[in-house]
Amino acid sequence: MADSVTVPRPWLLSAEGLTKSFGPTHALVDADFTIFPGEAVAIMGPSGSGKSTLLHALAGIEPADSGTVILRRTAATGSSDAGFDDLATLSDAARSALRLRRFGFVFQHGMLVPELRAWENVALPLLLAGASRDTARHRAADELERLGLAGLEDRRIGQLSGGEAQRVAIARALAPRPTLIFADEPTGALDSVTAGGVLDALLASSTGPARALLIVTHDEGVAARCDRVVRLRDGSVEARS
Ligand SMILES: Nc1ncnc2c1ncn2[C@@H]1O[C@H](COP(=O)(O)OP(=O)(O)OP(=O)(O)O)[C@@H](O)[C@H]1O
Repeated sequence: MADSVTVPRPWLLSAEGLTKSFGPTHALVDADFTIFPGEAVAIMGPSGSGKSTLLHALAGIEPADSGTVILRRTAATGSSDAGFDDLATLSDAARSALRLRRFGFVFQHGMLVPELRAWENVALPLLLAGASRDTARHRAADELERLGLAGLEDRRIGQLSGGEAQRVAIARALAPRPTLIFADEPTGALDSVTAGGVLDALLASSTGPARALLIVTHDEGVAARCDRVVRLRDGSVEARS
């Protein structure tokens, strides 16, 4: 009988040996991280343990001092060639372009533009990526409808509840059809009932065969809804579960 062969599961993003210091503070110390398509992974750890620094390094917002972050190209993102992008070796401009195309971001306080309407906030990354105003408007309306916000497209952000505004932020992150969503305390500013609904929407829309979600959270309840938890302590990965 032939030996069975285990085929390794292809990861979406893999980082090794990430180290980052701010003066005397070692924010990341030899941290490894891998995320697979379809996964939601929670990053947990005490305040100051390096969670946001890890998110910023993985997303290329503020690169690590050393270590590698490799992102697999996927057909779903329109890449014509299979292969990998090494974030550390890209120029700032190439890294920004990759972020716009492949990553979506949801932060605790939404970071929406208050003067703009809901649909305009969602359309922004599409316009930045070169979409026409009509295309961006239609895509934005579709995303807002998917997130249960049909009819609120023309409201300005100040005319929305906290939960609705956070759904707009999720719609904005998803509109460019990214492969990886980074969320930093996405429900941290919401009451528990609203937070539950927003988390449901985030989990349902951010994972799929070619898409994954990374959530930085202090909330064990949020982490329990994810597929895996990565715990940081003093900048190092402590344990995976
Ligand atoms: N830009 C910066 N300049 C100086 N020190 C920084 C900077 N960013 C982070 N740090 C330090 O690096 C360490 C890790 O910070 P980080 O924000 O990653 O932690 P965290 O786990 O996300 O914390 P919290 O849960 O409080 O948000 C902390 O000691 C922090 O003070």
